[in-house]
Amino acid sequence: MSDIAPAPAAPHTAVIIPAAGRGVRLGPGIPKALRLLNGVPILVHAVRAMAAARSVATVIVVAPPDGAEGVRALLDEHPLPRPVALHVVPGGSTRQESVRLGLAALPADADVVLVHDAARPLVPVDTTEAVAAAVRDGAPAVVPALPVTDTVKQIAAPGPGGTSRTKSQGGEPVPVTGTPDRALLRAVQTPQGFAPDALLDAHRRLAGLGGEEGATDDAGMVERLGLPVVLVPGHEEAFKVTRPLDLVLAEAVLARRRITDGY
Ligand SMILES: Nc1ccn([C@@H]2O[C@H](COP(=O)(O)OP(=O)(O)OP(=O)(O)O)[C@@H](O)[C@H]2O)c(=O)n1
Ligand SMILES: C[C@](O)(CO)[C@H](O)COP(=O)(O)O
Repeated sequence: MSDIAPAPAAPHTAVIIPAAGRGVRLGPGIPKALRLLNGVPILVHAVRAMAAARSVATVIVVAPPDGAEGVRALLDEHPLPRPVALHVVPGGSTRQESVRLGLAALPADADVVLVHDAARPLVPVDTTEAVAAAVRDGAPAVVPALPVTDTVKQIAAPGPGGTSRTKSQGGEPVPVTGTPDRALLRAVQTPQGFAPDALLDAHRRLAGLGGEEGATDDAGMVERLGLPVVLVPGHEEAFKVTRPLDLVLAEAVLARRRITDGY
């Protein structure tokens, strides 16, 4: 009998990039992931950011439901910094559904799965690698996060027919019900990282929950299974392109990178 231990499997990080949203808060136009930043679609920046991380071997892009072929053609036109297996699948009507559809294409040998918003095109590679490393070190769910810089007020839940609790832009004055201690709050970003079984289980068990019951991020779903979720430092440049001013900021970050990094 041989006493040579089998070689450990090579690390295989697979990334799901939900990119099927319309970008309503950005205003009218083509879907947000296809809007240009420095002449390149937001989605391409996001795929390149993920492919830059050394352990990433697979990237699964979740395209608008009727746009998978177009997205595939678009990605084929843009070189990546490293070779990765690139899959494009059609998405769904909510972010949660889109991630679930992306999970169906997850390779069986992935030991870490990251979920990264296409709408966060400028996340630095160090943030991605820190998230993947923390999962590999044993955490079932890892989230990059930053301290909150505004004071946050709590308001009453809107009644039936009220504005979505996550996407309200304000309007009528609303009564305040409390002021949580800011030191205990964190604003979370992506990529969020998971042990594959934890994320698959969460999406299997919580599929179909929407509205007030739906989670706005994947770690929130894993939390509901009672599994621990840990935070690692996020990065200012991992901000989400949500409103028009975010496009201005993203262009400025890219311009500064061109000056300091020469690309
Ligand atoms: N049905 C959906 C909705 C959202 N997303 C993706 O989830 C990420 C984060 O969502 P968000 O910034 O809210 O994007 P949108 O839903 O497009 O924005 P909005 O709410 O302004 O329409 C984005 O990359 C978006 O493409 C998705 O894949 N499928
Ligand atoms: C996942 C996320 O980006 C973490 O901050 C965020 O929750 C997405 O929320 P959105 O309402 O889809 O913008």
